[in-house]
Amino acid sequence: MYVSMRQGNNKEVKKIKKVFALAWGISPLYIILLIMNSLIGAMQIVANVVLPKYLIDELVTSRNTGSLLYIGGAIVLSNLIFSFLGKLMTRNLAIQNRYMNEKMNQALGIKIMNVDYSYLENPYYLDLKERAAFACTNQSAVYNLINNSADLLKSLVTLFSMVAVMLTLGPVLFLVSAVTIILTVVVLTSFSSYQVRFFEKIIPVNRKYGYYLGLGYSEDEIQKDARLYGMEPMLLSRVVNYTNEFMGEFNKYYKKQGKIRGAVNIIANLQAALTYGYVGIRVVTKQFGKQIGLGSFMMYVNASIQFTATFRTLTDNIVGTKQMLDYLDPFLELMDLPEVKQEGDIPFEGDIESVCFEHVTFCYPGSEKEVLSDLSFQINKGEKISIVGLNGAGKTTLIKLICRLYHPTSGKILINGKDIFDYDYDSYIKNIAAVFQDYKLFAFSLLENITSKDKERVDKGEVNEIVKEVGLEEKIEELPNGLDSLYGKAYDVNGIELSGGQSQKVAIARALYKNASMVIMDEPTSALDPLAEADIYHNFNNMVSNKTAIYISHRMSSSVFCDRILVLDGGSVSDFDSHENLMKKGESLYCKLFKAQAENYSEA
Ligand SMILES: Nc1ncnc2c1ncn2[C@@H]1O[C@H](COP(=O)(O)OP(=O)(O)OP(=O)(O)O)[C@@H](O)[C@H]1O
Repeated sequence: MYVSMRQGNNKEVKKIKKVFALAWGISPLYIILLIMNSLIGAMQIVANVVLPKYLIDELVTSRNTGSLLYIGGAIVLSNLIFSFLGKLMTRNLAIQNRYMNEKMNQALGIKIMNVDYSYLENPYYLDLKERAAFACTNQSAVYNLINNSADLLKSLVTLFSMVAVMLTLGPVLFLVSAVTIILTVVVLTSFSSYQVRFFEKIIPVNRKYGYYLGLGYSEDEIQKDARLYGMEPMLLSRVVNYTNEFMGEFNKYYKKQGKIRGAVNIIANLQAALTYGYVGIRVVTKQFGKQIGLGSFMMYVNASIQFTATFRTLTDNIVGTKQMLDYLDPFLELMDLPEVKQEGDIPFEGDIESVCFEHVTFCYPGSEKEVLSDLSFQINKGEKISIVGLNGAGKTTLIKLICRLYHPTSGKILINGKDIFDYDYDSYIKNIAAVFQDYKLFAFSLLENITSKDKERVDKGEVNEIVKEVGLEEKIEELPNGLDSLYGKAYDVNGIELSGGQSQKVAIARALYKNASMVIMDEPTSALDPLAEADIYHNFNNMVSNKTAIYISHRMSSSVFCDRILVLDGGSVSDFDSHENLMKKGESLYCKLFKAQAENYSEA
């Protein structure tokens, strides 16, 4: 039991150290100011408990004017100095606090952007991410933890000073205070564990509630389908059910909180009564030890009251710190996840000469189903490859593996003869430009979307050339701000809306601008009209002439201009050959797919 408590405390101390190391890395000044602020606060409390004793003793004994002025002056001056320093610290800390909070949120965002991608499609880690963000933003857990720890320091210094003062009267006063404190701790700790369990229970409900409520608020993407299929009552009933669930839980929570506060108050009042009684007796009789004066009476009563108050603050600090550490568990677990860039250190030099799958098998994390089974094939520099197969055959998954979004479950992917995970991530990924089916554009200007750079660092001539190639020139000329137009209305009503096909062209332009030695297009023309599609494929051949290119498309006609077609069937390679050769194999899956689509066109 003792060992496990110690292990628990060690774990907590490690967590605190981790958060402080992060904070120190962001702003050492912040930590220094916090410590100084805590010490100044503690010193002021001690001065106000001890100094008045001398003033009262002087008043009830010799009443020497000089001494009175001297002691009174010391009290006023010490308070002035401490208050001035305290205010100075508070002002600087307010600025630093804000900075720290923003930086911690940024650290979380940066981590999420760099973490191994597989975590972002895994429900456990999605939940973890949600809980980490909730702790940082809703509960300001990092900020609270750091501030709680600083307050803890202030409370500890004050507390030890008060114990020292009380012990000068003997052990009784200290013992009375200590017993009441132990009772308070027991009561508060039981509530703190309940609080943690409560929030753990409420977070999953909050996620579901937030999702359904968010749907109601969201912009037109869901509104069309929601209206067309009359989804409002169903959405509303989910929101209402989750609200009721919430309210029920919070009701219990506040009832329990009320009872705990009541118990703590009763304990505090009992202690005050005992303190006044005991110290009063010491003033009027010698029965329990040396008789004391009025100044000492004031000092001991104040020390005892201050001791209890500080201890309550200290327990609040400890409970708060423990609570924040619990909330921060997901944040700390997330911050420890491996990053995609941590793997591999060989700089990738030159172009992609060959891509070789060696017995690659893949199951998504948490699933035992083989989405890709024992794939082996090679693609050579400059080849144009089409990947075809039925829905769910594993085409997109194969591309995700090449992009290092997942590790193969077994087997290897070699590029230029080396395992792709041996390469330094940044230099590797520079060689791959991919457009996924679910590509995303961002609320930046069109120019920034295409180049992923601030406009000052861009060669506009090159962008204009690509814009022309993908067939966006006319649209961009129409826009008052041209390439500088903001994409979407996420935060500005003057942002522009593009059609699905036009957006897809921007995504293709972005891939081409990257000028990587391998281009991968997953359903690149699904939203394009037939003329635009024909244009794009024609231009592709010009633009990617010397590059290796992989296309995934259900439009079988696009395979015709490719050198070879990789046919995936249920996660395995069923064929890898040219269009002509595959068409000669009348029974091949490719031939069936091609003919099935061609028939539709010939009948039309
Ligand atoms: N993140 C994921 N987690 C678990 N399973 C997944 C995930 N993504 C895809 N799958 C499963 O992997 C299989 C292959 O999916 P993939 O998207 O690679 O197929 P595809 O050939 O590209 O299909 P389509 O032609 O419909 O785009 C499917 O059965 C799908 O359900």
